[in-house]
Amino acid sequence: MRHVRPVFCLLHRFYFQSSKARAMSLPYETEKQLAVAAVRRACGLTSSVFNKLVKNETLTKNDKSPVTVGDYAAQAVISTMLYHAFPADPIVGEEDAAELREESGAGLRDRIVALANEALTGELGFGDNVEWGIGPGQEKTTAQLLDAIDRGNHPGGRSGRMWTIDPIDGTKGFLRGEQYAVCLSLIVDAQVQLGVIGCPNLPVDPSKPDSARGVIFVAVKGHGAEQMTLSGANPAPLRIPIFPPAEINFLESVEAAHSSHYFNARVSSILGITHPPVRMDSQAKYGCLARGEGAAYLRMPTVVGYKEKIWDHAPGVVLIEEAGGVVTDSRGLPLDFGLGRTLGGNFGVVAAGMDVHALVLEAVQKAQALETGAKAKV
Ligand SMILES: Nc1ncnc2c1ncn2[C@@H]1O[C@H](COP(=O)(O)O)[C@@H](O)[C@H]1OP(=O)(O)O
Ligand SMILES: [Mg+2]
Ligand SMILES: [Mg+2]
Ligand SMILES: [Mg+2]
Repeated sequence: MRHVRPVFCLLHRFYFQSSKARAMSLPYETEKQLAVAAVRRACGLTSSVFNKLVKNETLTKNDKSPVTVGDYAAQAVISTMLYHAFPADPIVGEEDAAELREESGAGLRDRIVALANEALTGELGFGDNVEWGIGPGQEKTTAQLLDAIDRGNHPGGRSGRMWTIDPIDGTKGFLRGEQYAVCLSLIVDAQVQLGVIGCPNLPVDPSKPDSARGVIFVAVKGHGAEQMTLSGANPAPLRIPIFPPAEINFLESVEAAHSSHYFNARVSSILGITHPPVRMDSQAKYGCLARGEGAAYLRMPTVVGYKEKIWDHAPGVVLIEEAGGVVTDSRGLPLDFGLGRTLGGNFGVVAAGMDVHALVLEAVQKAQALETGAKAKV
């Protein structure tokens, strides 16, 4: 056993050097390997939080702490790995460590530090690199991990490179033991170049809902979309299938407060859709759209003034575009990732394969016109 680690290190050095060579031919190859490795470690962490804290019902139903612990610790892990590989890259992350720095946050802080270090120091696997601050012996201090969480405070903007992190997307689904996603993207000059969505609870084979679970979706702009298992096995390219109009169905949020079920039902009736919607939490919806489990993802706001966050859509947009689809808002405008931390210039999200997108967008606009007309009459 004593010889295992040096051999591993040599293998990883060789792998990293050859990946550097490949990076010259494929854009963002190193970023892709790093992002997949970071999402994989964060998925392991969130699954372990669920098994330890939620499944065993060691906490009361309304106790938000499993989510909080998982969110913070997963962001700490991903941000630490990004910092080791690309120290100058800014990060737009959902969480910040302000609460954890307070005296009252000490208990939570200790659990987060323990969880993040457990994930960071796990054995190196295929594609991992010691230079990313991971592997046995690479524990971080509390201060380093809090700083890693807070590096997600970048305001976003139109120019330069930046990463987005949503450490647990679909927190309600996470708590129910249903779908949630660990989401990471790289944006350059407001264009999403790389998206990685880890879905620990999603069946690998959509035709076998009881089959093995745990999928990572990956897309690089101009270089396609794929899915693989959480361990990196069975990579398979993704292409959105053609849906005849009679076969169209919607993917939509489980939570009616996050996206209007009522509006989607109106659009369905305009299009004569008979199939019920597939309800699912998180950006797993984008992954399922990319592999043909639904024909369109429609997300219309339920409250005036809610601005979608860039980390909730950036990885999904590049995944759908690379799988041959289109993502716009309800006016047909591309999502604008250059306005800061939110998609402040957009209203709603419509994602689908090319033909279905055109049909759905037209129906969305009809439904909006009918709604506006009805309001004007009142
Ligand atoms: N009022 C809202 N409208 C739209 N999305 C929301 C709203 N409140 C929270 N969200 C976000 O919706 C996402 C989950 O969407 P879905 O229900 O489709 O899975 C989460 O990122 C969640 O943010 P947060 O993580 O801050 O709770
Ligand atoms: Mg989210
Ligand atoms: Mg989140
Ligand atoms: Mg949240």
